[in-house]
Amino acid sequence: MVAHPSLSGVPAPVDLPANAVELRGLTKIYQPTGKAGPKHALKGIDLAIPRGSLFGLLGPNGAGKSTMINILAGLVNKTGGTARIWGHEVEDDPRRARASIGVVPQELNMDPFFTPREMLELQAGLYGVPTRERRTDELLDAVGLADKADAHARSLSGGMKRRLMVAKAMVHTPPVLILDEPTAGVDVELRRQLWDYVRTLNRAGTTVLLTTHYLQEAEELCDTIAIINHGEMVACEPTSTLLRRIDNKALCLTLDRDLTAAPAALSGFTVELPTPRRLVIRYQPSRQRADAILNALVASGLGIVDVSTEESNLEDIFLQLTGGAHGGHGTTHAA
Ligand SMILES: Nc1ncnc2c1ncn2[C@@H]1O[C@H](COP(=O)(O)OP(=O)(O)OP(=O)(O)O)[C@@H](O)[C@H]1O
Repeated sequence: MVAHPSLSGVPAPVDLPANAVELRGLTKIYQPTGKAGPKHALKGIDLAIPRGSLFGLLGPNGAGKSTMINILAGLVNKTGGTARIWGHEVEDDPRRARASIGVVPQELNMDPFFTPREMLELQAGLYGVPTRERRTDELLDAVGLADKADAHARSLSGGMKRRLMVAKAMVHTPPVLILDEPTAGVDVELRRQLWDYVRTLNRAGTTVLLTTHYLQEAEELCDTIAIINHGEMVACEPTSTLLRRIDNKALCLTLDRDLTAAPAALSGFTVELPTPRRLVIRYQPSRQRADAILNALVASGLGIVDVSTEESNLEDIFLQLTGGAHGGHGTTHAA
């Protein structure tokens, strides 16, 4: 297990930053290319990611997530504002800023002829980790690749490669780990394994920032979620607060007969009739009660054979906050 020494039960030195990542007025304008004009990818982002957090960054395609991560990783120059990692500004103190993060990129880029052990050793060398301080075997063990330590990378499955990328990002024991869409294309079982490891790292003190299109996972995994759209912050709240913000549920009914139109008794509600015997009624639980809907239907003479409800999830909130500009991945729920 990878523990950040100052956060694993040992009293923290007083000078540890309260925020692992802090952005103030972060702006990025890409210069015009060809016929395309300048692109305002980040429009003054303010964001504070508390030390120890497991933080989710969500946004539709082109929202500016990769730009933000690439600025933190030192791969893209910002146009304005400040970006601090572990208290170190990325352009004023790039060496310390880069030493403070590990980045797992979207793309799986690895030499197929290297073994996992060689890859981690090489990466540790690039970060100047002295041989005696390297944790190659510990890291391989932590990501479940101890038995593949000396196999060629080309013989690893996609999920194994992804886990190797996480180990590679951790060779210098950074206090902040950034995962850019780490589960894209990874099957459900391997995704679970990866998330388990990310949770373990987080419990041991590593602050984790991840971007994902799998909104249910962000809901399940992250304590705080920020949503960006068109380079602007749309929301940044504890996951539970964000979930409470949407006051929307659906009552799904199976009826005892076919209908051709929504019943007049439900004129005050948004009603769908996906099949002649199935009614979906959307309502706001804070203002309306399910029994009022059911009673109105029964009073109109309709028989109800079965009832279920659908809760709102992050997808709904996301669609609401970004005005439906979602990129189209992930799940869709009806509520
Ligand atoms: N090198 C570049 N030159 C010009 N425009 C760019 C460049 N990189 C990104 N952009 C533009 O900046 C905007 C933000 O892109 P970015 O890749 O940060 O979004 P994203 O949220 O990561 O999207 P995705 O989920 O698709 O990865 C987009 O409109 C994109 O086309």
